[in-house]
Amino acid sequence: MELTGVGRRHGLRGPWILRDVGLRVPRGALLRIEGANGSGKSTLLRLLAGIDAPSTGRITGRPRTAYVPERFPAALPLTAAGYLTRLGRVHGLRRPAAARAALEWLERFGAAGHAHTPLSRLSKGTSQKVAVAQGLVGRPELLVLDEAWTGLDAASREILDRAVRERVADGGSVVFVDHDPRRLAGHCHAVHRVAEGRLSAVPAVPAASLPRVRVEAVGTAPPPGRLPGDPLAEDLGGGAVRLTVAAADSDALLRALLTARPPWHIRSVSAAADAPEEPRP
Ligand SMILES: Nc1ncnc2c1ncn2[C@@H]1O[C@H](COP(=O)(O)OP(=O)(O)OP(=O)(O)O)[C@@H](O)[C@H]1O
Repeated sequence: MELTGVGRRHGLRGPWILRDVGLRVPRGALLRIEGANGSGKSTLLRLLAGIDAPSTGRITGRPRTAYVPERFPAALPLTAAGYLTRLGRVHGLRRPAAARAALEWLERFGAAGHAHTPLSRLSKGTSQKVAVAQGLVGRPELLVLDEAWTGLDAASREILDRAVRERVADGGSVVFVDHDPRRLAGHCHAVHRVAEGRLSAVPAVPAASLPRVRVEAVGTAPPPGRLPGDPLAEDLGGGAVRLTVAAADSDALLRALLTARPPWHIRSVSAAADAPEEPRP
């Protein structure tokens, strides 16, 4: 998906909240949006989610999108499971698959006991779990999370971190705002900052100082095409290679190896303590 020259203001004469925003959201990218209170982060996320339209400029290549808003409107006359099943249906799942996915997500967040509770009677914390689950249940191609971790307990915050990384490893894109600067640090492919109505890329941390992962794998064919994260490859002989990649790309790399035909056998995965032997391009 790509935003080109996007601006947004409320009404015909309102002040511009965002101007001339250009942003590409590639497949399999995890993007963080940061900025001061009231700078326009939620405004940008609503445009990305397709909830609001740009006042000017254009958005092209919209994938199937799910959105977890800052505030969850829990006023629908549905149970938690009923609501999630509906959302799964919206994303193209057949009814039994949607019902199964709904229960799986409630279980994952430890809220299966509330499957049959009406949304209006859920506690704040459980409501937030349902709000997050509705974003995940349909395995969207683009997931937009506006402070989705706020209101979750520590265990659920970790479950959401893992779910985001799984979505990205699976080829989905995730764009998020969160007040915790450590949220998914080391996993983001890019960080953008909203300030004075403009969006700009935050200079990346030098690749060499990012945590890196070393994967040793054995296979019968050369590793498939261009591997995620463009790893540094060393031939270990006997069909084995050692691949060193940024930690942010390691899930996607493992997935590519495991789903190759024939699949690669993963011998070991470890943290690479030293800097890479070669500078990355
Ligand atoms: N419906 C609206 N009508 C008029 N102005 C609005 C509307 N929604 C948001 N704004 C204004 O747009 C600006 C940006 O708001 P936005 O919610 O996008 O900021 P934010 O960076 O997400 O803030 P926060 O970190 O506090 O959530 C603010 O000045 C806000 O008052």
